[in-house]
Amino acid sequence: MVHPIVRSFATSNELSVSLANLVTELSAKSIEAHDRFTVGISGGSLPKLLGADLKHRKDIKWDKWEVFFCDERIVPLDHEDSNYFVCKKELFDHVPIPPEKIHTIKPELASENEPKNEEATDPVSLEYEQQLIDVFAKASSIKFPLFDLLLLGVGPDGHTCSLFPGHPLLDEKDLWVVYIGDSPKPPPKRVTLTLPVVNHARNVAFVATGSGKQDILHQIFEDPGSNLPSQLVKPVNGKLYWFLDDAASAKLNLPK
Ligand SMILES: O=C(O)[C@H](O)[C@@H](O)[C@H](O)[C@H](O)COP(=O)(O)O
Repeated sequence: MVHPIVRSFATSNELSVSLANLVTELSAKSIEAHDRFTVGISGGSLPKLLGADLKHRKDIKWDKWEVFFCDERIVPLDHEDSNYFVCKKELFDHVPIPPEKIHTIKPELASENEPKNEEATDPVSLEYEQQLIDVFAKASSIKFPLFDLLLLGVGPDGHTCSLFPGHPLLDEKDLWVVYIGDSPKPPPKRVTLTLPVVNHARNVAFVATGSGKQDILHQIFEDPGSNLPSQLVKPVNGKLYWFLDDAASAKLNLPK
């Protein structure tokens, strides 16, 4: 049973400082343990909350980072909908992560004829999965990559990454990266890490702010049987964190 470490902050600035503290700590520990820090970043509001304080940190060995995206929209990398584009603006442009260590999708591989969702594969997701294999499985064959940290958001419907309530992709047990062509959250075409990959991470941190997340957080924490994608995130051996602001956590019974 995973017991999440839940922290709620009066302001998003305080959340960003605490999140940057955790990232700094995990980066140092990971680099000390295995000479790199492998991290996956989600889109939405997360990149801004992540970068706000982290981009000023000087005590991080950025050249040891390997950055992936927990999900990514299949749009050009300079498009405002691209998670890479947003992360570049909020973090990558401010810190010296070697460009070759920031692993982006290749949207140009997107095929005209869209694969049927049940195939759950397409050129973009297959190529991105190969990038993960190159980084994580070069030495030995492994069933799933062990990310040092995955940074997740949560949608008002309880989705995370691009894994949405009731979607067949929630049942994927083997692939590391899959394609979704009917994302209820626009844009519709995306690639996403699968639940087994998320649940094999050493650390998973959800970040959620704003009163618009009150109800879904109440359901996630108070109604465990809802089977929401965010509730299916139960790291096998890893730690689970929730970084919230008080506006989002208002309906939770958190110890004061
Ligand atoms: O690419 C994406 O759309 C995100 O990865 C997505 O999963 C996001 O994390 C949630 O939708 C929450 O987004 P907000 O934090 O902006 O509400």
